[in-house]
This record gives sequence, structure tokens and C-alpha cells, in this order.
Amino acid sequence: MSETRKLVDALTGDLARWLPEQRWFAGKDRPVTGVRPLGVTELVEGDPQLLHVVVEVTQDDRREPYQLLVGRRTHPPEIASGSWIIAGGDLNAYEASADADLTGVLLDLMASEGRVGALGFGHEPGVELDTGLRARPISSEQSNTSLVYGGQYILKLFRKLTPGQNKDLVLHRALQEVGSKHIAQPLGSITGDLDGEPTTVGMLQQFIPDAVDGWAMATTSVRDLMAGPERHAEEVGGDFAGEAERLGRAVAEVHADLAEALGTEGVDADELDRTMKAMIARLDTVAGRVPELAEHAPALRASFETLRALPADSVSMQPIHGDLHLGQVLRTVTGWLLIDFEGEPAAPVEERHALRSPLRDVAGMLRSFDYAAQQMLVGQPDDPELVERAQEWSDRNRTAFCEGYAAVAADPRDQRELLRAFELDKAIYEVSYEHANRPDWLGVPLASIARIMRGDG
Ligand SMILES: Nc1ncnc2c1ncn2[C@@H]1O[C@H](COP(=O)(O)OP(=O)(O)O)[C@@H](O)[C@H]1O
Ligand SMILES: O=P(O)(O)O[C@H]1O[C@H](CO)[C@@H](O[C@H]2O[C@H](CO)[C@@H](O)[C@H](O)[C@H]2O)[C@H](O)[C@H]1O
Repeated sequence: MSETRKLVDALTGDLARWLPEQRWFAGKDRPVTGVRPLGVTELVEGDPQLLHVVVEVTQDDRREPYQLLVGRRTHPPEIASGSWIIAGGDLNAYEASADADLTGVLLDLMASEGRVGALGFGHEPGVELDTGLRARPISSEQSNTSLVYGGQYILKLFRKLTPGQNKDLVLHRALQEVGSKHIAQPLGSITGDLDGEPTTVGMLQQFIPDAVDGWAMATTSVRDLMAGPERHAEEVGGDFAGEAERLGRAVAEVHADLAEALGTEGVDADELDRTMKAMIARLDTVAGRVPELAEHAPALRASFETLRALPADSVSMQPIHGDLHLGQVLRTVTGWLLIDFEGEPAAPVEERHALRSPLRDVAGMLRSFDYAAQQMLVGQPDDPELVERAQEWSDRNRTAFCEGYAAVAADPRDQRELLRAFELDKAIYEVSYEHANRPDWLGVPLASIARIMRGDG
């Protein structure tokens, strides 16, 4: 048996333990019952060695492919303890995305449009890439793993793979084509093979070094307010409402760009019915898993059912971002950029690619303003002054965002019932997300659901 084969066999055993410890692993809600290799490509030969590995992870009846970079060397560099998959012995192996001596090859292969085994590397038409740059992984906790090359490029390695072209790449290319001002330019990609289908495993983009994400800015503003709760949101130095308004405009412009690039579709009554049923199905699934949601389920179901009465022609469908929140927007020196057009990490691929109402993105941002304010109350939920300030901050910034959006497109608040239903649907998704990933924050979406149902949100 070859060395590599032996390693891969050993790895699959250890991965069942290691994978659930990774932030990006999407299946934390149930135990891993099996791991089997689907493909192994040797990107750097010898010692050190870099392997690109795709494994299929089984969890009960669910089977999902994940991508890994595996490094091996006799004299390993400083490796964070959590990155060791097999520590010590002949078969030492670590997750290699932080090993800058090894990851440079990915950029160099994209620059030269190389192919290694099942992996094809390419750059976008007309783009010339600098080579020989060292990469560092970005430290934030994310669904995928991103490497920054020399402060110039950012390469996102998708962790959970879905067959076909990744929606993030498809929408970035479409937006680039129509000259959207609100994206980081797509520069290259890496394509693998999944069940015989060419599949995006990586996307390279322009890196914006001085960008700050919306979540960091918004929570700084909330913190300012909470530090002196005797003052109101509009009186503190860190007021965010101007930015929220500009962000609303940017999101509306991206929606218009997506519609121009990829078209829109009207909706019939059947479609509205399907939307409602999908919301109820998600509610039932999440309420079955999270007991705290169950008490709201009957009222939520009744609320979704009222969508039936809406005129179908009030909705238009188009490609949308699909998981828009303050962590998915970057403030640069010139304005707001939207990133990460993959859609909800847990949604099935067909659903992510489907045309949807742009109001879903608006609802996602509204939820996020609420989150930014309410997460400050985790651990001190009963201080009436702080509760009032949090609500005030959220209301002020949600309004500013909608006003910005309405300056470019139809006012989302004119479709109050639909917007409310999308917000509730998103909050139900968040209950499931927090339950699996950040149980301490479960109260944030639950409190929002209670507030919206009371008519206070
Ligand atoms: N083009 C970019 N320039 C600068 N930073 C970026 C860029 N794209 C992404 N980032 C940073 O990387 C983080 C992860 O990117 P994202 O696309 O959201 O990955 P994930 O799919 O893992 O959530 C973002 O929160 C942001 O801080
Ligand atoms: O950015 P991702 O694609 O990984 O999105 C997932 O993780 C998000 C958290 O990092 C999660 O967003 C939720 O928490 C945010 C604050 O951390 C908040 O701004 C969002 O409104 C809230 O939905 C997102 O739902 C999930 O898909």
C-alpha cells in the first residue's frame, strides 16, 4: 500500500473525531457515523507534502462532501493544537491551510491555469495574478476557510461542497459583468470533481485591506450607546444610522444589478403557497429540535398561513444574496461591499440557487440590526434601561436601512406582511443555527420572535 493511501485510510478514522471540533463543520447537530475518501490529489510532493482531500461524511442518513488541505512533514512548523488530525508517529497529518510554505502553490496554479489530477485552476478572463505570495488564513470564525495572499487576494476554500458551480462564484461573475460597485472583483477559481460533475472548490477575489465589516461597526456603535445609557442613539458619537442608510442603498443597488444581469420573474399563487409551506416545514423541523421554539409554533404557523391572502403579483423573484447580515458587508473607504453570496449554509443547493424575493435579504439585514443590539444583553437581559436602549438602536437603524433601500427601489415597508413573514422565517433559521453553534445566543432570535409576534418588533 502506498504511503499516501495508508495515510488517507488512517485519516478517515481520525476525522470522525476531528471534524465536529471545526467551526466550519456544518453537521454539529448529530454524530459523525462514517468518513470515506472521495478524492485525494497530491499538490506538493515529498517532505513537506500537501494533499487536497475530499471526504464524504456520513451522519445517519445524511452524506455530505467536505474539502480539506492536509499537510505532512518530518519537521512540522508551529501547528495550532486544534489543527492536528493525526499527531505524532509516522503518519502525522495536520490541516494545512495555515501552513504558508505549502498554500502558495494554490495561487501559483491559478495564475498559470494549471491542472493537477482532478483539480483545475484558473483565473478570470483578462486577469493577471502575481505569484510567489505567502498566505495567511483569516482568523474570524466562518463557514469556510479563507486565505489572504500578500494583502492582495483572498482565496475562499469552500468546506462543505455542493456539486456544480458555487453560487458565490456565479453571482460574483454576473455582478462583475454588469459593473456592480458593491462587490470585490472575482479573480480566479479552483474546480474539482464531485460525482463526475465539475464543482467549484475555491474562489479568489480582490482583498480589500482596509475594509471593516458591518458587524464590527454596528456593535461598536451599540457599545458606545450602552456605555452611557442616559443618552439616546442619535446623541452618541458612534451613531450608525448614516451608515445603515448607505447600506440600504447599496443592497438595493445590488438587487438591481442582479436583476439586470440575471433577470427577474413574476410570481403566481402556487409559488406563494410553496413559499408559505416551506416556512411552515422549516418551523416544524426546528421546533421539533429546539423545545424553546415549540411554544411559539402554533402562532407562527397561523401567521405564515395568512400569506395565502396576499395578491401573488405583489412579489417578484430574482437571484438574491440569500444570507445577508452585517457580517456579510464590508465598509471600504468608498462605500459598502457585499460578500459571500452562497446563501444559507444549511439550505439545500437547489434552494440556494432558486430565484427568491429580494425582501428576504432586506429581512436578513433587519434581523441583523436586531442581533447587533440584542446580543449586548446576553448575560444581562433584565436591565430595563439597557433593554430600552437596545430596542431604540435597533429601531433607528432598521428604519434608516429601509429608507436607504427605498431611495433606490420600492420601499420594503410597503409589503409589511411579507417582510414580517420573511423576518420570522429568518429568525427560525437563526434559532436552529444558534442551537447548533452558539447555544448561549439562542435567546437572541427567540426573544425577537416573541417581540415580533407581540407586535413590538
Ligand atoms: N474581498 C475581501 N476583502 C477583505 N476581507 C474580506 C473579503 N472577503 C471576505 N473578507 C473577510 O473574510 C471573512 C469571511 O468571508 P466570507 O465570504 O463571509 O466567508 P464564509 O463563507 O467563510 O463565511 C469576512 O467576514 C471578511 O471579514
Ligand atoms: O456568515 P455565515 O455564512 O457563516 O452565516 C452563518 O453564521 C452567522 C454568524 O456568524 C449567522 O448570523 C447570525 O449571527 C450574526 C451575528 O453573529 C447576525 O448578524 C445575523 O443576523 C444572524 O443571522 C448566519 O445566520 C449563519 O448563516
